[in-house]
Amino acid sequence: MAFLFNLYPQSLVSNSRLYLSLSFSLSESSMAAIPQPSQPSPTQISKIKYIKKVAESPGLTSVPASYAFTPSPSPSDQAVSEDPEDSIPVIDFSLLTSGTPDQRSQLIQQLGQACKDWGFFKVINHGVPESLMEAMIEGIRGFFNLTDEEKREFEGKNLLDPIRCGTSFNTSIDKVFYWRDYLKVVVHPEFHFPNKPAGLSELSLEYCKRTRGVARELLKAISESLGLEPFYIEKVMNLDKGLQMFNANFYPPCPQPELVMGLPPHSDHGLLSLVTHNGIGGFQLQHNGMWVNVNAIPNSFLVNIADQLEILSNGKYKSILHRAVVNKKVTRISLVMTNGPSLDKIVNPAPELVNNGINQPAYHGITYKEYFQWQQGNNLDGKGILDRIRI
Ligand SMILES: O=C(O)CCC(=O)C(=O)O
Ligand SMILES: [Fe+2]
Repeated sequence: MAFLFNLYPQSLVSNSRLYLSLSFSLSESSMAAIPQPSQPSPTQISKIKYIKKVAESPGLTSVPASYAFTPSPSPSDQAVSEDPEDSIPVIDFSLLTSGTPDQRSQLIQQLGQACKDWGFFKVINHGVPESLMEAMIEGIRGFFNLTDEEKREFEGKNLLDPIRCGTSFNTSIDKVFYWRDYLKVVVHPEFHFPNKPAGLSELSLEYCKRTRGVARELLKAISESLGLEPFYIEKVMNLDKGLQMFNANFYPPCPQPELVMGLPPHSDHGLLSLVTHNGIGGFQLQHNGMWVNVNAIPNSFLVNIADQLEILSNGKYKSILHRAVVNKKVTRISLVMTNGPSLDKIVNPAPELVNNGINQPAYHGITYKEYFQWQQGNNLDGKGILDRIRI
């Protein structure tokens, strides 16, 4: 695996060649249209301050120009639903694992409906101890509280480096910076983690294992909800070698939150993302053309369908757009666990959902590795990357 991670950027070249030689029916013109990833150079990274540092500047009363979206993010982006979030589907995970067969099949139906209607649901009774979730949030707060010099040790240089810490999204190409710092770590198939602050890596190992278990169980149920056998996704996506990534976001208070973005609208690159946060609102998802504020029920996971599941389900389940907004008063921390196929997997629409004489494949096949590099190496821009492989 270390070998794999050291291959970039040569891997991009060889991978593209593999891509063409296997000719997953992507035309050259659509290939050419896909922007290639940009790697931040070490000098570019070190010129840009962590947002935590910017936010802590004494007497900061306005947003520095490099963070201000002018005019503020587009008006259509502003429509926030008045609807309470009560209508967001809630999935009782314990019924999947220890309910009666009737309860389980009812829940699978509910889950299928949630995936179709929202692409998003809250999961309760998931079995990950609340104390572990809270300790992870506090541990991550500790990580972002390390000195800049300590954090810079974990900056990473390439998109496939197992540990990457930084600010905004991709500072080599972001025209305006996002009001967030991040830590992104590959935790499966090999576990990596920063060795500071002391004890966090051990805690994280446990957290990653537990959340992976929840994700796999949900993916089993999602397979069934698509009319596939329970282990379909697990097998086809080679989840034993699946790429699980731990992403932590740190959004400090901002004097003019209406002028900045924490994270712009985007969908996630994997199959399924599990999100939790420190109880501070700021996560918004798109539903029926409006932004819906999502404040977690304590001790629950917010789960969203991500791009590889949209491809695999041939668009039956869509990845959802979501974004993060910031506030004036308190730091918001979120933990996002992305669960994806193995990096070498070519993800295609499931033939079982295509070859029924009615549907045509709606997406070109693509390796997850290539998809991941495109998504992480370009502007985070809605569903731009997925749109490129739509047929
Ligand atoms: O901060 C959040 O709640 C969302 C973060 C997110 O969408 C991501 O890291 O992909
Ligand atoms: Fe996301």
